[in-house]
Amino acid sequence: MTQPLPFLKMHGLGNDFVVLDARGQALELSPAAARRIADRHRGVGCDQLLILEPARNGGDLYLKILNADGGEVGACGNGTRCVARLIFEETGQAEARIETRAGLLTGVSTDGQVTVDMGPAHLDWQAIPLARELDTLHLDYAKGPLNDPVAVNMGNPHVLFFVADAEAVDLESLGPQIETDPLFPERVNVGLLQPLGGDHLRYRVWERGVGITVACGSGACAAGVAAARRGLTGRQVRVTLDGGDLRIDWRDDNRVRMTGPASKSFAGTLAPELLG
Ligand SMILES: N[C@@H](CCC[C@H](N)C(=O)O)C(=O)O
Repeated sequence: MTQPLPFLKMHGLGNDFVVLDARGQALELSPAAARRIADRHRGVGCDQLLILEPARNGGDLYLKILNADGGEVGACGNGTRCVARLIFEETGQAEARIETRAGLLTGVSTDGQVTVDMGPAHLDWQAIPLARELDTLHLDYAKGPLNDPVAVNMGNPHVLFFVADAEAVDLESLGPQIETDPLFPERVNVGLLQPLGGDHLRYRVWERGVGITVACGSGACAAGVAAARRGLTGRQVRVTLDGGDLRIDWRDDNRVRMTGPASKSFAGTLAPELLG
C-alpha cells in the first residue's frame, strides 16, 4: 500500500507549487495522481508539481515539472526560483545548480529575492516548435482580436500578443483556443503584453496545461525577449503580472536572467488515496 507522502507548498508571486522530494526514494507519479494532487477542491491545489530527483550530471538535483493537467514540461521559472531557495537553505551554498529537461539552470540569492539564469531564448520556428516555417518575430497568426504575435521558447513554448489594454482581452476564452491550435504541435503558453512606457510591461498569461495563472516566470522571460526584439523596450525590463513584479535581463550572450520572490506557504502530508 502507498505510504503518506510529505510535501511542501511554495509559490512565486502566487504561481503555486506542490514540492515533492524524491531524492531519497523514487516516486512514480501517474498523470492522474498529479491531477488529483493539483485539484483545488479535492487535493492540495497547485499550478505545477515540482518533483526533486537525484542529480544526473553534477548539479544539486534534477527538477521534474508537471503541469496541473499531469503533463511533464521543460521549464518553470517561478518554480526554479523556489527550488533554488530550498537548495540555499539545505546546503548553505551561495549558488544552486538545478538540472532540468531544458538544461542546467543556476540560481543565486539577490537582496532577499532569487535570481535564476533561465538559459538561452530560442527563436527559430523549429525550436518553438511551430508546425510550419514562419517568422517568429512577426508570426503570421491571428485569433479573434489578437494578431501578429512573437514566439519564444524559454525551455517551453510561448506566444505573446501585444495589446493596448491587457485587461480588456477575453483571455479565458481565447487562451485555450490558441493553446491547442495546430500551429503549435506541443501546445503553447499564451501571453498578452501591454507596453506601459519605458522598460515596463504588463503581462497576463494563459498557461498551457493549467489555465490563467497569476504569474509565469518563463513567460515573463519570453515577454522581455519579445518586447526587446520588437524594439519596444531595452533588454532589462520590469514585468508586472497579476501576482506582482519580476525583473528580466536578456543578456548579450542570449541567456535570460529573472529576479523575483520565492515563498513558502505550508508543509503537509499527502493521503495515500491521492497517490493512487
Ligand atoms: N508557471 C511556470 C510555467 C510552467 C509550465 C508551463 N505551463 C508550460 O506548460 O510550459 C513558470 O513560472 O515558468
